[in-house]
Amino acid sequence: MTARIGVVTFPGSLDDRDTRRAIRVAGAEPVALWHKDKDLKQVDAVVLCGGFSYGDYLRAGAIARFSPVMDTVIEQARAGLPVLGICNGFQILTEAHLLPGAMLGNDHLHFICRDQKLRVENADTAWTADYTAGQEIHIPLKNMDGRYVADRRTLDELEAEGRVAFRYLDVNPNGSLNDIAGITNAAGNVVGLMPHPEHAVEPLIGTGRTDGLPFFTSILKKLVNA
Ligand SMILES: NC(=O)CC[C@H](N)C(=O)O
Repeated sequence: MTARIGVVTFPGSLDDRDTRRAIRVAGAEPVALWHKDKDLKQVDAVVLCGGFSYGDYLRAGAIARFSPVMDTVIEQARAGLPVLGICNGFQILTEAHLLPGAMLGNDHLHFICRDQKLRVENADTAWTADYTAGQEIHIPLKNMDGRYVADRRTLDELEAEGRVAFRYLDVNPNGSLNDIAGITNAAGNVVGLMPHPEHAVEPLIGTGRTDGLPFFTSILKKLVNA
């Protein structure tokens, strides 16, 4: 039996199809979840994908965080359910307080779309075990509100506990503090990042690289071996 990984679609989600495909390419079974679902259909993990949920009104992720599906996601994530938030999904995870800090507008005030170099800082989470710490990868980045901020104490805590999972390399594309591209919770089951691994899982499309695939193979191995 393979792992079943849910992908939540909110009104305004963009990357739900690509995320479901990435899950399938890795060998797991994607399960479509709707923002009004309270029941997670017994999935083994959940991905909150990229896009403009609720049009990014108020603040990116601020309305999605109150969707019916998020009540269950928050409750189960706190109990250990693996949850990955990509871009808008990362924004939703900070708004839901499953991850600390907040996402603000890019410091240059423009939408950015580029292939971004990152360093994997933490390969001990549910979603990063197939990388090695220190590995450099390229995956696409595309957002308006990608500037990660947190108060000094939170930043010091994240750094001290090795909870910065990914850091921007070469350029900091949005003014994120400490060049932070992604973080994990203390337990390592909840991970969020701004760049998009689901767009880099097949050599024939996108960057031509498959640097994003280990997210999905990491979680599959963890669930199948559990
Ligand atoms: N690619 C995305 O998920 C976009 C995220 C978000 N709505 C932003 O522009 O910041």
